[in-house]
Amino acid sequence: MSILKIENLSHRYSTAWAIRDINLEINQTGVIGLLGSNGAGKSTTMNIVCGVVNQTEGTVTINGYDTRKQPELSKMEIGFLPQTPPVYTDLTVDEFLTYAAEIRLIPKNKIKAAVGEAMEKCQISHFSSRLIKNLSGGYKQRVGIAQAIIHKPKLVIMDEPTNGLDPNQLIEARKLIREIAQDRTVLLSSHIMSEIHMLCREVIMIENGRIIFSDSMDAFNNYVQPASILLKMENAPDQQEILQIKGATRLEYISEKQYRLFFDGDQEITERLIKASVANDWRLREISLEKGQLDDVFRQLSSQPHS
Ligand SMILES: Nc1ncnc2c1ncn2[C@@H]1O[C@H](COP(=O)(O)OP(=O)(O)OP(=O)(O)O)[C@@H](O)[C@H]1O
Repeated sequence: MSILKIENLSHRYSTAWAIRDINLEINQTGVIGLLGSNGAGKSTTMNIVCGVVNQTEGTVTINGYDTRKQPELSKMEIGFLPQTPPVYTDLTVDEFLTYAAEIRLIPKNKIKAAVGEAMEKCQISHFSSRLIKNLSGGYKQRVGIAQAIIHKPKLVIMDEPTNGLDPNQLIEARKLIREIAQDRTVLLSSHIMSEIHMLCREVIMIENGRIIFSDSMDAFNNYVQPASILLKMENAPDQQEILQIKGATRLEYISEKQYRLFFDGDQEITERLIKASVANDWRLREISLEKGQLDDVFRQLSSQPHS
């Protein structure tokens, strides 16, 4: 049975359609990314899956339960971390998680253990009696994640969970999300391609309310053509010299030793660069292909239908 099945899902706010005819099926554990630019329809899809918004058309089933026909049963199988974590800042971590456990209908005699387990998993036990408003952004986020897993759901939905975190908090948050996804499915959204790259095994891309790509991260990498090459040279030549390499179209200066070279798509340019470096003693230290910006990728995928 699928953990999540979405069939012919469409939603209209007043007159405009926010999502159209979304179909997807998720059967495995791990982190799955929902990638799309602002306004693409990510939050609408997630809010419908979580039962926060009632869809205009289509069905969503979670572990076999229809979210419209069996809302209580389907909600038992799902945890949700909305874009703004639902934390009551005047409560302590312990009070808030106890409240979250109650509304998730965890039996009274099991609440203490459930709260303890969720705190331990999210490494916030040492802050159990601290008021949430006195926690850093990263720890507030952990409390948000703890409430999403307190009832041990099979599916956890996270709407842009790494948004607004500083670089250290980001690393910690990614680690926690990966851990949580070890024995369940985490569907998370982001408009940042590198974030999805780093975290996810599977990627679903949504644009203008429609799915334009759904496959593994490896397939995504093969599908999306690189657009530029990052070069680091100890003994960089004159820019014109690099631009003379066959296929080079434009060069962007990053630092004295680093350049971004745009090219016509022919990946053999990397070999030509290495040969030129050896012949001319450029002392090439790094050469890596880079994918295009999200907008370019969307344009590329939108014009090439992919099942
Ligand atoms: N409550 C609402 N009323 C009317 N239109 C809405 C509402 N919420 C979203 N929309 C519209 O629906 C479309 C999809 O929005 P949605 O928030 O689902 O996208 P998103 O991919 O999550 O974007 P973001 O990353 O900016 O949150 C957008 O055109 C948006 O303006």
